Amino acid sequence: MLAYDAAARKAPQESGREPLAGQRQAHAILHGVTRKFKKNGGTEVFHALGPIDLTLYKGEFFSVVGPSGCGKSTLLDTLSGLARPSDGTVQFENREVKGVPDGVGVVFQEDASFPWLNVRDNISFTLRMRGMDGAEIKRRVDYALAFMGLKDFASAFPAQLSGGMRQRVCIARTLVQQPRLILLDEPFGALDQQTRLLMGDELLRLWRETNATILLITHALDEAAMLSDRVGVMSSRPGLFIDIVETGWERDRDSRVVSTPRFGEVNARLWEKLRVESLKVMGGQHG
Ligand SMILES: Nc1ncnc2c1ncn2[C@@H]1O[C@H](COP(=O)(O)OP(=O)(O)OP(=O)(O)O)[C@@H](O)[C@H]1O
Repeated sequence: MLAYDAAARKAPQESGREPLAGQRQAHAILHGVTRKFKKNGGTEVFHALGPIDLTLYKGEFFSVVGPSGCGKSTLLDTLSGLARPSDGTVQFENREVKGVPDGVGVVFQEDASFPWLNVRDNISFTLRMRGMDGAEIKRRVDYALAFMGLKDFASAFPAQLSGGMRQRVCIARTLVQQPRLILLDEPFGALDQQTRLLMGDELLRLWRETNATILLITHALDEAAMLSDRVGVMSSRPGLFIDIVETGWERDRDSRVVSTPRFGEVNARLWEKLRVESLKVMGGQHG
């Protein structure tokens, strides 16, 4: 039996009721969400994001692309509950988000492993902090180690691992929390192209196995086009969604979709929109 417990992933209000085939069920909803910052602590307001209206559907893989500085990370912080919106509301499983909710896991770009802990202790860290029963921690960590191909590295320290392996540790640390919504901010940004493609396949496997909803922020259009059910393209700041592209991939896909004509079409459409927005940002820098 898999250690990733299907029952634990269900939202309480959904227990015993599966959505009808083909019917999309809202999992997280952003309604009129903006983020505004005070500039240099003064009175001038810096409008970073929105207003954003977006529904993430249960079990989908949604990616966000957009020009540098358009507010992608700000969007993720707001959706995860790490930060509150300036206006609007965020809902997860029909409840307003007012802090990181149980059931939401975040993976960041930077290598967030603890250098002084070995791989097993890195992965179990959050569960131990929560005071979870030791046997349950062991069960979950053993599963995550096997799932992420880290079994032989349980006693290794992060400095002894490659960048890709360290990022697997960070994903495993999120996985053991059995999140129903996984938010990833440029998780493969620091990796070379081949490793990125293979990590993309790992992420697809994790997505299928866990049935989690995934929101991925990425700079790489090909990564978004290959992995996602839908890709949201954001405008230059303040970031808004200017296009949402449905890829039409089967659930059982992998990185080999990159050699299909459809992949080329999706990529071209994303670039058409993103090019215009990126030029605006570059123009702003030069003007
Ligand atoms: N806490 C903050 N205080 C002030 N400004 C902020 C804060 N957080 C983000 N910003 C600003 O909001 C804008 C959006 O930042 P954000 O990091 O969300 O963009 P991004 O799209 O993720 O950028 P990149 O693609 O370069 O990673 C930026 O101009 C940033 O400087």
